[in-house]
Amino acid sequence: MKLTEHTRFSGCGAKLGPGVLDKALCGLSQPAYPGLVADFAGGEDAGVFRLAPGLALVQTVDFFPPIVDDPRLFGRIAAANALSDVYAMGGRPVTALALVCHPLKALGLEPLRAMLEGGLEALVEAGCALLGGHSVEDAEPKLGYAVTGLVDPDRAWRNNTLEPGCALLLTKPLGTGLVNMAVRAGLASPEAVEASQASMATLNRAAAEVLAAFPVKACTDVTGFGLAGHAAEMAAGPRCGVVLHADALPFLPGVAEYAAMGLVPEGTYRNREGRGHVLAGTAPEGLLDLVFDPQTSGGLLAAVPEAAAGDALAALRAAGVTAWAVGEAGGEPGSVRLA
Ligand SMILES: Nc1ncnc2c1ncn2[C@@H]1O[C@H](COP(=O)(O)OP(=O)(O)OP(=O)(O)O)[C@@H](O)[C@H]1O
Ligand SMILES: [Mg+2]
Repeated sequence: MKLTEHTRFSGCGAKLGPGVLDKALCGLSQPAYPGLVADFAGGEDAGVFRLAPGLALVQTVDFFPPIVDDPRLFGRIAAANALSDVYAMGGRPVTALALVCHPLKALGLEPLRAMLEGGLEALVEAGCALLGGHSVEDAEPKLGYAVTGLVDPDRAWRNNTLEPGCALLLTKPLGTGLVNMAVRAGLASPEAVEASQASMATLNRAAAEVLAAFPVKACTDVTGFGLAGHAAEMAAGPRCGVVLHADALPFLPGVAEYAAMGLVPEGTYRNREGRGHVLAGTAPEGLLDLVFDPQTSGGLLAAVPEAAAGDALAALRAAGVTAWAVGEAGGEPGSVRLA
């Protein structure tokens, strides 16, 4: 029985759209706790809470329905995706809790065991201890992790602290949502499937560890809101917007073709509706479905000063991390331009 036959949405494509989330969260306010460094109000990848001088918790939770049929691979992807929010803050993951929704009657126990094994494999690779979890019976399978990391709060990478003069580096190719739609339609090439699965299963650990040696000015990971949606979070800072170089964007094999065939996930439309305005008409229609494609377990999008960008790219590649310069800081704050 195929895992993905039990779900309407896949991976990060299952998220509520950014517009809906804005409306749900706006107006929520809490006391200004002395230790609170970053919470949901800033739309950060993870929250940050200071415990002592130079030491803060970085906490995040992500869970979603299967994006692949192999349960072990799905577990690995779910863990890699959840860990990624800690890496995107410059943190080191230390503990995790599993969140499980499982249709026991339809699927039986074996796929759940395999999912949890795959997830644990990724956590071990991250040096992150699995402390426990919570599991409920549900109509659709879902798996994810709440991950806690540690970070120096003064050195945590924020997503809205972009400075002029920075280059933007991306550490994974784009298009996992489109490839998944092509898989569901039976039209994906083996080459596209293999590249997409390998990318989703890769931890952002090496990328984050290499980047930590460089003066990172802002960082996020590219996930459910797509490259343009997460670039919009980076452009939301006070100093400048984001310019993406359309010709430099790395795509998984076949995705332009899948987009042209209309194999576009629903999440893309939610992203375009919620964040399309930031592009202010600068993107050709054909490219919109690519830059708003929801990514599952996507790469880091990091801003480093132009002068350090070449060295950072070389260091990433030397560590076996795929990496591309995809844009720069520029334009009005709040704007994302495709040039
Ligand atoms: N129900 C909620 N209550 C409070 N904050 C929320 C809730 N849902 C999302 N958030 C916050 O909204 C922001 C955006 O959430 P989102 O899940 O899109 O971020 P992400 O985890 O970086 O992305 P992804 O899930 O695609 O990896 C984060 O700061 C998150 O903590
Ligand atoms: Mg999330």
